[in-house]
Amino acid sequence: MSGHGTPIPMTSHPCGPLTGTAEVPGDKSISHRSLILGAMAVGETRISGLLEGEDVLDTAKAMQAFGAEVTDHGGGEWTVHGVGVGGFAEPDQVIDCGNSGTGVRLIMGAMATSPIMATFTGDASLNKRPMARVTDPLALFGAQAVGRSGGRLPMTIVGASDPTPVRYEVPVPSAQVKSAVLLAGLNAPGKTVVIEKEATRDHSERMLSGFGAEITVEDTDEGRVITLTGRPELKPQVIAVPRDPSSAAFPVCAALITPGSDVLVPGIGLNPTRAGLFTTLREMGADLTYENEREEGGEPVADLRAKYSPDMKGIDVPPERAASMIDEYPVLSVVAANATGTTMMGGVKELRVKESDRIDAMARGLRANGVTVNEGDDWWSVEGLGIGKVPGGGTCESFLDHRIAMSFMVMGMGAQNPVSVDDGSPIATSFPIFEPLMALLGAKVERR
Ligand SMILES: O=C(O)C1=C[C@@H](OP(=O)(O)O)[C@@H](O)[C@H](O)C1
Ligand SMILES: C=C(OP(=O)(O)O)C(=O)O
Repeated sequence: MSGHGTPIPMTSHPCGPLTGTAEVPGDKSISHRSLILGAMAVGETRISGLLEGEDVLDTAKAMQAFGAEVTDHGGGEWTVHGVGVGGFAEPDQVIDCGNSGTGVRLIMGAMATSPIMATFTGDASLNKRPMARVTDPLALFGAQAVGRSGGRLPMTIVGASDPTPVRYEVPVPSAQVKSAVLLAGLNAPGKTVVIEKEATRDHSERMLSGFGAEITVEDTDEGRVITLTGRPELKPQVIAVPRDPSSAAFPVCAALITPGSDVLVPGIGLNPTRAGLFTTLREMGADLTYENEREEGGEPVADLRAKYSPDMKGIDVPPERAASMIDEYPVLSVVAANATGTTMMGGVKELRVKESDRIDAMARGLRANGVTVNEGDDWWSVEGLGIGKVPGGGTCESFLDHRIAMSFMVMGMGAQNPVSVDDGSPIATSFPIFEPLMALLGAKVERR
């Protein structure tokens, strides 16, 4: 769990070409869902390629605390012996979700319609993040939540003993809220309906259907209407987790801004609800191609090839694309600093409630390294200096946020002087092999 250990200061030095193959770990969103749905199925789910980052390991521990048998067989192979929908036991310890918003919000949803109580906590970052967005809809099922002021963790949820299904329009574009409601709907008799105005990542819908739940998705004038029939018997699955596009973003963006680079990132999940960054980079003029496009485990997958791209131009990123690249704006802003002209990023208010306020965190670090950033409540823009023109030389705070730490490490690779972060320890939450993987490509990232 990040934020519990000693800070790890890190420095990234300007480097020569990045070359070779970057085998990034499994998708974080799909890994959490594999463990949670595996725990709610009857029998044994087998998972390969699970992300063994701290966020997902905390979810694995939580599923054990709720009564599932979760076994690590080594090499990314895991099994989950599930207890069935409605079969969760009451944990006898506080559930610590570490740094993970996805973990805590999905698990709260999954237990909220069982007659049990659980108390949740996290690290200093997670305990600042808003939970009312999840506990409000869970209250409609009959669950009760008592937490710190402002709807913060630590928080106790008393699950509904006689849950009623709900119809809920998600007020913010959030796959975590949508998924929490759907997971709660699993143990409510009848049809739970979730409506989202903007499409967010749809891994929960795909996986629920894969586990045998009755779930339909319709595109209507109101938005996407998802209807789930409660109390199914979920059938255990064999799941191959695709590699994470949000992690692939780091070697891809590093290659684009580092002279002479040519990097292959194989087997990346390209679900359209996740792939917005790659579309954006191509619009900016990045030399980024999809090779060997295919489908694996119900998700579209391709090998990405990224080459040094000295002529990228700033663009206006369409706000309606935000949900499909929400975790990638920090590293996009680093590429934007290496493009010519302004990159405008609007409709991104959600960035302010992630592991850190990501607009503020990136703006501070970019400015400390010679880049001009403007910002408003739900937008920010970066003034591109052109390729190789970022002065660097600054130290950035990572604010317990893995994506901030990795973005500044990427910035150092293409800057004129080294870039440092005060604490790279949060990187282990989502990308535990970031340092050796980048070193293998030729990057010079060191712990100080
Ligand atoms: O459902 C998920 O797996 C996630 C949803 C997104 O969060 P929001 O639902 O808060 O947008 C994303 O930022 C997070 O990394 C993973
Ligand atoms: C926002 C993120 O994760 P979470 O909300 O699960 O903490 C992320 O990984 O960028």
